[in-house]
Order: sequence, then C-alpha cells, then structure tokens
Amino acid sequence: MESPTPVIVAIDGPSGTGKSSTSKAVAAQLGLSYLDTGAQYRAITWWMVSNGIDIDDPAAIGAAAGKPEIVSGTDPQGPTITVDGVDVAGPIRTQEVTSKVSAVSAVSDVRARITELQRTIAASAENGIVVEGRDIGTTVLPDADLKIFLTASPEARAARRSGELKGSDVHSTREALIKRDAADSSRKTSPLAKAGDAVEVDTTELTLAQVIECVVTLVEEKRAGK
Ligand SMILES: Nc1ncnc2c1ncn2[C@@H]1O[C@H](COP(=O)(O)OP(=O)(O)O)[C@@H](O)[C@H]1O
Ligand SMILES: Nc1ccn([C@@H]2O[C@H](COP(=O)(O)OP(=O)(O)O)[C@@H](O)[C@H]2O)c(=O)n1
Repeated sequence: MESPTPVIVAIDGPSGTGKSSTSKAVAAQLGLSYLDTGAQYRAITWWMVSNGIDIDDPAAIGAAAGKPEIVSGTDPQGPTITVDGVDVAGPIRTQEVTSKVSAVSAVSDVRARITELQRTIAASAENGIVVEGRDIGTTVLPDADLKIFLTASPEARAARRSGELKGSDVHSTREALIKRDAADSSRKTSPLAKAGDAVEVDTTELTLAQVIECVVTLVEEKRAGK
C-alpha cells in the first residue's frame, strides 16, 4: 500500500487541557511522530537555571539562548529530551522550572532559536507529526494540515494537574496555572493564542478517550480530503 502523505497536526492550548496526553495517543494511533514543544522551553529554562543566568534579565537570557544543544526524541511511545547530551526529562518538571519557564520563553531570541528547531524537526518527520504547544498553529507551523485548540475550565485543569503532583493542593495549583496562562497570553512574541483556522475543543466534560477519538477523526477526515 502506498504510504499517505505526511500530515502535520498542531495542537495548542493552556496548561492541563490535555495537549500532551492527546497528542501522544493520536500520534501513536496514526503512526506519526510527536513533539512536545513545552519540554523544549522547559529544557532551555533548566539550562539557564543550572548555569546561573539571571531569569529576571532578558538580555542575559537572550545572549545565552544559542548555547545549549537541545535534542528531542519524537517517538510518541517514548519521547525523550536531552540538553548537551544529558537526559533532562525529570529535572524539567520541577516546580522551580515550572515557575520560571514563562519568563524564559518570553524572550524573543529564545523563541527564534526554539522555533527554528521545531520547524526542522517537523520537516524531517517522514510520516508526519503531531506538534503541541502554545504558538504552533499561529507561528511555528501556520500551514499545518490540521490545527486544534484545546480548552478546559481552570477548575478542571487544576484538578488534573494536582492529581499528577503529589502533595499539591488544587487551589494553589489553580492560581499558578492562571498566572502562567496570563504571562503566556500577554507576551509580545508569539503569545498563547488560537489560530483563526483552528478547531476549538472544550475538554472540560470529555474523557481523555473522547478527546483522542475526536482528534483522530478530524485527522482522518483531513486525510480523506473532506
Ligand atoms: N479529558 C480529560 N479528562 C480527564 N483528565 C484528563 C483529560 N485530558 C488529560 N487529562 C489528564 O490531565 C493531566 C494533564 O494532561 P496533559 O495532557 O499533560 O495536559 P497539557 O499537556 O495540556 O498540560 C494528565 O494527568 C492527563 O492524564
Ligand atoms: N509552544 C510553546 C510551548 C510552551 N511554551 C512555554 O513553556 C511552558 C511550559 O509548557 P508545557 O506545555 O510544558 O506546560 P504544561 O501545559 O505541561 O504545564 C509554557 O507555560 C510556556 O511558557 C511556549 O512558550 N510555547
């Protein structure tokens, strides 16, 4: 059978809407690659913190943005992320990195570097790719075949996140999420935003399986030329 043309799927939305779980499952089901762009911004933030760069100094962050070598493994069954050859999958999920990532990712030199990396990865995915983040449909891959924008109520998102983070309470998780969304949505360079041609899916009342099915159907419809 002839292999289908590579399909590029962009999935954006705020934290806890289900981007990572949905994207991984859709990619695995359809035999596509998978890229978690949030992990790349977390990785560069981890490097800045580890190298003593002042997070409150955008000029210092911008000047260092080209230094770390970030490599993403795009198998949806086992995505990987390394910085200068070091596996940082664990360290990029700490509270410290989470609280600093919005400041680092607002710096335009950081975005330029990471965006270029993302476009190279997407272009080299033979069967196509699901790329998830905040600015994929608007900026990184504006010609994506399918764009999805996931949303959910802050309460649902906070409940999901605190289910993952042991010992965290829903209230403080909700406050931290709202603060990060506000920072990500208000920055000058490629803020978190829904592309005009994205399909919005509110996941508040849906199970993960329902969201996955919805996105798989949308990809299949695109492939069938509907
Ligand atoms: N529709 C859903 N219903 C319930 N839980 C969900 C749903 N989608 C995702 N989750 C759970 O919520 C948490 C956050 O999901 P994740 O995919 O990491 O979101 P994001 O990448 O948007 O931050 C995970 O534990 C995931 O299993
Ligand atoms: N395309 C992207 C993806 C993430 N990010 C930044 O990276 C942070 C972490 O993204 P993430 O997807 O890992 O966050 P969670 O939704 O998993 O909490 C976001 O809060 C943004 O500041 C971005 O600026 N652009």
